[in-house]
Amino acid sequence: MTRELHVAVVGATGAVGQQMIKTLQERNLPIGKLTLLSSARSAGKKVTYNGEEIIIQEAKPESFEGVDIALFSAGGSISKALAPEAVKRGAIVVDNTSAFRMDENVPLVVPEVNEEALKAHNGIIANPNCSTIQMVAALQPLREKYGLSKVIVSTYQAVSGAGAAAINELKEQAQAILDEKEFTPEILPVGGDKKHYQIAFNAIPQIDKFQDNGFTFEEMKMINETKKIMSMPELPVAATCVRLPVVTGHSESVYIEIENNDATVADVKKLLADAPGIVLQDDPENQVYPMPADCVGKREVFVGRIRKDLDHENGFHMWIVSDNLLKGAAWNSVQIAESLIKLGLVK
Ligand SMILES: NC(=O)C1=CN([C@@H]2O[C@H](COP(=O)(O)OP(=O)(O)OC[C@H]3O[C@@H](n4cnc5c(N)ncnc54)[C@H](OP(=O)(O)O)[C@@H]3O)[C@@H](O)[C@H]2O)C=CC1
Ligand SMILES: N[C@@H](CC(=O)OP(=O)(O)O)C(=O)O
Repeated sequence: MTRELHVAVVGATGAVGQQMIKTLQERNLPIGKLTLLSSARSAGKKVTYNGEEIIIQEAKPESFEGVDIALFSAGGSISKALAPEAVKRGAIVVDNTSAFRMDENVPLVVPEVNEEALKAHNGIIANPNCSTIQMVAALQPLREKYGLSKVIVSTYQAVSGAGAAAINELKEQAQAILDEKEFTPEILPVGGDKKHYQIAFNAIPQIDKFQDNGFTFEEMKMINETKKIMSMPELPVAATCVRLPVVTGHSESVYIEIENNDATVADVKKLLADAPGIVLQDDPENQVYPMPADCVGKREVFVGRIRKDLDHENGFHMWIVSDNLLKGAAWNSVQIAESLIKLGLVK
């Protein structure tokens, strides 16, 4: 029998942290004690978990004494400072930030794709970027059966990916525009070190800072993390990441080329319909396809609009949607914790 675990959530008051607490409550992890951590700003606030009141504490190195699993989502600098402190005290860290993702000693895990990689962990496990997780979860069954030779993705990302402040900004701007009032954009785009732009009734083709190669950091995360998770360093991947005025649910238009040229649209649909964690919603005749408003609060990755390319016989197009706070963050992290327990990796 598994003993009861001491789990900590760092960033417990944030958009992701709140979903982590909700997901932990919904799942059946053997949690004996839950410690909720934030900055000093939120210390003292109370959260009800399984009918019990838990007082949020300021995250400090000592907070991790006796913790078995620590789920981090308080930003990269907090992870860099506190994750090693948690590991030093015996905890396994599942980190939602980009701080350690490309470190070769840190497994970057989507359980449907590379659960086995957990066995090589050294205390820290990285949860991938939200847009990357939902894409690779859908591509893995295709890669396994048909081989994968190219990926081109354009994203349509929700503001909740940029945290609670961005959700407020969208709502306030939308109201101000409807009321014909002035407003000053302050949050989006993330990485907008020179300017911020209106997000309500708009689309912003920048998520995170521009890199020297013209891609943004979000785009480079999708490119590099996809190659690492799928163990395909040579796979050609290109990404364009765009922020939309949607509160929750990232959408993606994905073009892939597979190695096998016998696969039909019906084969691809059947494969995805049977794949773990994937829901096929693809019935153009009846206008059935995934949309972010329908995926909020759900853990699965939804796939539809599957078409064969008109020019390339190995090319397929598809539309992938998922709740960015769940499969893209909180649920994937909790799923990693469940895998760690299942594989006997929690001492
Ligand atoms: N897998 C992925 O793709 C995703 C990863 N993330 C990662 O998770 C992080 C949090 O995202 P999100 O929840 O959306 O952000 P929010 O802005 O909504 O929440 C930030 C959280 O971090 C806490 N925090 C801030 N400063 C500190 C500090 N000095 N010490 C301890 N806690 C602190 C905040 O606590 P307080 O209430 O006290 O301010 C709050 O709980 C992101 O920065 C990103 O790195 C986020 C989304 C998706
Ligand atoms: N960048 C994502 C969310 C996020 O925090 O991603 P990352 O953990 O890769 O920085 C978004 O804005 O939708």
